Amino acid sequence: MSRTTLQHYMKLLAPGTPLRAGIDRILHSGTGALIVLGFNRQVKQVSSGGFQIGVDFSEQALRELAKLDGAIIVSNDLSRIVSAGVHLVPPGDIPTAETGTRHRSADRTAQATAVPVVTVSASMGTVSLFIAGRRHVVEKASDVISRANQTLAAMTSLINRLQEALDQLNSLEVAEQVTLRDLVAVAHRYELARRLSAETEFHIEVLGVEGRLLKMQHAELAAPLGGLSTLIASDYAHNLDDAQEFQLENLQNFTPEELMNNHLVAQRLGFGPDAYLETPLESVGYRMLTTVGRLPRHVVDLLVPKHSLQELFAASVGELMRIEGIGDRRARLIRDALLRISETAFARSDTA
Ligand SMILES: Nc1ncnc2c1ncn2[C@@H]1O[C@H](COP(=O)(O)OP(=O)(O)OP(=O)(O)O)[C@@H](O)[C@H]1O
Repeated sequence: MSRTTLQHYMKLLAPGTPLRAGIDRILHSGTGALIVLGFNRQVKQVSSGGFQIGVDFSEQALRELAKLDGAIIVSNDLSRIVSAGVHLVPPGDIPTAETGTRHRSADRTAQATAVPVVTVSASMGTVSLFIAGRRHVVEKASDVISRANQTLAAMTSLINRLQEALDQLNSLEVAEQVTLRDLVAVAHRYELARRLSAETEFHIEVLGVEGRLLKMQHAELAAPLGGLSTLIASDYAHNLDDAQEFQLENLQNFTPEELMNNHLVAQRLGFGPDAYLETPLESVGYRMLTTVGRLPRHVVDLLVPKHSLQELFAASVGELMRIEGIGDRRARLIRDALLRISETAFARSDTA
């Protein structure tokens, strides 16, 4: 089962959806439920008895029909309730670690039919989603919010550390002193921040309408990550024989232990096994000119890679105007950008 399938169903079960509203009503009434989230030939095969209902899905209907002994079957798009009071008879030899009959039937039915099944436990007050032989607990919104807040706090500190590494990279790029070690430090922090950001996004999806505040906080926090990997690749890929090899995304399937190892990170970025971390690297300057200098991308494209940052620093407005596509206004824009860059870089080296 792919993560996207799980995400899809977790979203359908998020607070604010009709399905979740119906389930919450069932929970409040203290009864349980067994809900099959789709109808296909296999579901028909494992179904016995019950009543054909054929009504539009609503939280009230779900709650009322849950009073019947047996399972509720809904249509694939969850828009209709197909039947209720159904006895599910999946093959008894399908392995399951569940103990109660409701949960065993749910697990086996999900495996036999490839359709997810939700249980609402009357005895434990818990909601579970069974997909492809696995049980996923649908947590209370308050529990998810507290975990999402923890993830967000961890992400905040990592974004700060990433920003520190980027500030340092700014100074080093201006001084032409970047080494592979500096780039690895940025890549490592970027990947950790990206993971925490993805985890927070997952919590936000699971929270549905309850996740609005977190969504705004996350969007603000994650802003520095947007486009960063592309900019870094534009700046540093040319240091490799095969520029295509350099992608921060290559680190996505690294274990946390692998990510801690500078040599492994350097190797995954294309610098070969046992790369010398003090190897000097050259930056083209895309990131500096766009993020620190705040120059529009089309202007940056006119400058790099034909002119290094140092050449640009040394150029007068008149010399800048000799670059194709750069007129008086753009030349002054570039001078302002370079001023901003040097101020940022020197402010950093003063405090370092
Ligand atoms: N195969 C099945 N098909 C349809 N409904 C079932 C099936 N097995 C159990 N149920 C429903 O689950 C209800 C509770 O069963 P049971 O208490 O044994 O399960 P459980 O897994 O311990 O669930 P709970 O946590 O809600 O107590 C039954 O009364 C019945 O309505």
